[in-house]
Amino acid sequence: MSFEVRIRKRVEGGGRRFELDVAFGTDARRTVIHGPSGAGKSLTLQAIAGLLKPDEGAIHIDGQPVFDSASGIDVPARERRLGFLFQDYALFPQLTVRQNIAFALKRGWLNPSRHEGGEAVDRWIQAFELERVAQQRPHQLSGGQRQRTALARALVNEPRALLLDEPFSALDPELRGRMRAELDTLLERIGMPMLMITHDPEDVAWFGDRRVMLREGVVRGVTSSGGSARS
Ligand SMILES: Nc1ncnc2c1ncn2[C@@H]1O[C@H](COP(=O)(O)OP(=O)(O)OP(=O)(O)O)[C@@H](O)[C@H]1O
Repeated sequence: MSFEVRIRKRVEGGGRRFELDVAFGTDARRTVIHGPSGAGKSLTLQAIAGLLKPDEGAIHIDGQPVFDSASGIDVPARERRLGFLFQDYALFPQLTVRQNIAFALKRGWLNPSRHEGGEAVDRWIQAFELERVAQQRPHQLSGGQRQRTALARALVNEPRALLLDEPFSALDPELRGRMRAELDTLLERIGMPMLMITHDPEDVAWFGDRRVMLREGVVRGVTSSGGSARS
């Protein structure tokens, strides 16, 4: 799994201007982009996901361009084959566990109907031991069950990698520790490559085989967990 990112994006709002000018490459299975609040982590992840169009530059995933301003390539988010895990998991409260997972299979996000899914949904429900709670709604779940539901929803479309946006930051410290360990175990088990953004040093220590340090919109360093540098 590899990501090559070299993009610029200027955003303006509230009389302030922010310049993102990010360049890094990684071929690690688990990469963490870290840095202080306002560094440009979310903008970078959104650009990789296809949710934000850079002003210029290129993004390659596994050597394939998903964005290239020079040649006019801009592959739609859905076709980039990436799964997402967001802060506090963003489950639909009115849908059951099964419906939340199945929802990812539907085209279009306009009408979250009560679709039950098929074999792929069953497979992830089994893999993450959610059978007992498949008909329950998110508020009836434990933190671990909620995370596994969100993870199943992210994986049901068979993405080539998972993008994680501060997945534990909304949790209290004790639950955060447990969810981190559980996510680590599940991702190891299925061998899913991941790219996470976080400002939490604990996340960097757990998941940062490759660590991209971002500050004020610019990459300040890329290191491996062993400490060796790579630009
Ligand atoms: N849509 C937007 N319009 C204008 N400015 C924006 C927009 N999105 C982000 N910014 C600004 O760009 C900068 C970088 O934002 P970004 O969300 O990428 O930071 P971050 O590193 O993810 O921070 P945090 O850890 O707090 O989420 C911030 O100064 C933010 O105010």
